[in-house]
Amino acid sequence: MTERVEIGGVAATELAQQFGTPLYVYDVAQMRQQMRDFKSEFEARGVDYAVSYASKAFATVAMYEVVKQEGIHIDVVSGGELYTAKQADFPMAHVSFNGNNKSVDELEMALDYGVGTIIVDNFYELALLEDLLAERDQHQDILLRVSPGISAHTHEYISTGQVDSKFGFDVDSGQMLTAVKQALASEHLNLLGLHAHIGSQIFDEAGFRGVAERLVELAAEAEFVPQVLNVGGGFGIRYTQEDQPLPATTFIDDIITSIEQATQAHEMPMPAIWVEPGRSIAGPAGYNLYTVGSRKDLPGLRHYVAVDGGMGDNIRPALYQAAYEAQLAEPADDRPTEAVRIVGKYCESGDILIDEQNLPKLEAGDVLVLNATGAYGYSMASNYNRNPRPSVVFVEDGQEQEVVKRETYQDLVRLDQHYDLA
Ligand SMILES: Cc1ncc(COP(=O)(O)O)c(C=O)c1O
Ligand SMILES: N[C@@H](CCCC[NH3+])C(=O)O
Repeated sequence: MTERVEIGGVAATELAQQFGTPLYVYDVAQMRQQMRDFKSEFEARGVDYAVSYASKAFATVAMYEVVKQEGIHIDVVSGGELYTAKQADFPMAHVSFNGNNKSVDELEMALDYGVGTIIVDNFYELALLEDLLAERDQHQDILLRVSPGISAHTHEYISTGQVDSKFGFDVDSGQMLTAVKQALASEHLNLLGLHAHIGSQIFDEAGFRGVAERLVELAAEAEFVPQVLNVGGGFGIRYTQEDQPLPATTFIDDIITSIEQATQAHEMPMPAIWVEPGRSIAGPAGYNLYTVGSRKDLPGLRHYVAVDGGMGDNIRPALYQAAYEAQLAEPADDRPTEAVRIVGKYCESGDILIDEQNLPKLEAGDVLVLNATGAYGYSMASNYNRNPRPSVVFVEDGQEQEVVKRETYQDLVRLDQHYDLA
């Protein structure tokens, strides 16, 4: 017997009725729990730390408010994320700012807001930041992002730590050493330490151990005693039954042990360890709700079932061949099971949400729930085909609240202007 799907104590069908579909729903307690688990792992090991939620995974005012309540830090990668965090009155001292091409305006904004740490990616930014700080006679804590030469086993597009990457200072060519010297010599930059991020949706402990050890070695090579080593995020989550990730806290344990051992070997004091998890906090707690519409049956070949959303609200299958699993919101054990392809309503053949899954025979009007959609779904949504973006609902303790309203057709044309020059 399958059960009706409840999220945070509220039935998925009720949410679909109340707010319409497609709909993004988050189980807030689940996100809180993951944030607390990260913190307790560090606290149990008695090391200095910062857990900095990589908010690119899912950033809205309400999300920043929840993160603020849990007392963890955030990482932002744009003026837009920074502005949103400000609207949530997020403590700016607990914000770090990543990015490989921060604009002058974005850096000025970070300095105006008093962002705690800027994670400097390249020489252009190093010089620009130095100039801006000199003009203002201001000081700024920074980390230097290095490209550690570690390849993570994940999709090429979400792998970032390999040598041939656009992110961070290269090591082999001496760029990192030069950057460390330059930062240490600066009057306005306070170099706290090094940062690296090897990629996303990683299951393999070796990658995290590798990056942790490598950062200690690199600091030793640069003859620099870091106060902070930031090993990035990337902890893999379970999207389908085939995914068997270790709990993210196991990775944390490994990272701490690796840094302890490596610093001892180099006779270096233990630094604070910073991590930047995004997906592991927002991903498992998110659900996309859709209503089933049309179908196309190709005898002997395939059954296509279309829902009222698709690549506009979840681009990940089209972009990374990401796999998801769905469940029917209400039990339908009396129906026969069939293997179906779940597709969206967008004008693209690649608009596939699930390549193939066995589900009770779907009927128009059914509410279908896609699991583990909380990371990089809403945050990568688009208005392709001029479809309005769905609303976002938070559910906690049996209560629901819409925290982002559904876009309307009026919203779609809000910034459009009539062409007057003709
Ligand atoms: C610098 C940096 N930090 C943290 C993250 C978060 O990664 P994830 O969401 O996989 O934890 C990313 C994204 O891959 C990133 O580029
Ligand atoms: N957007 C990617 C991961 C983030 C990469 C950011 N460095 C995904 O959906 O998996």
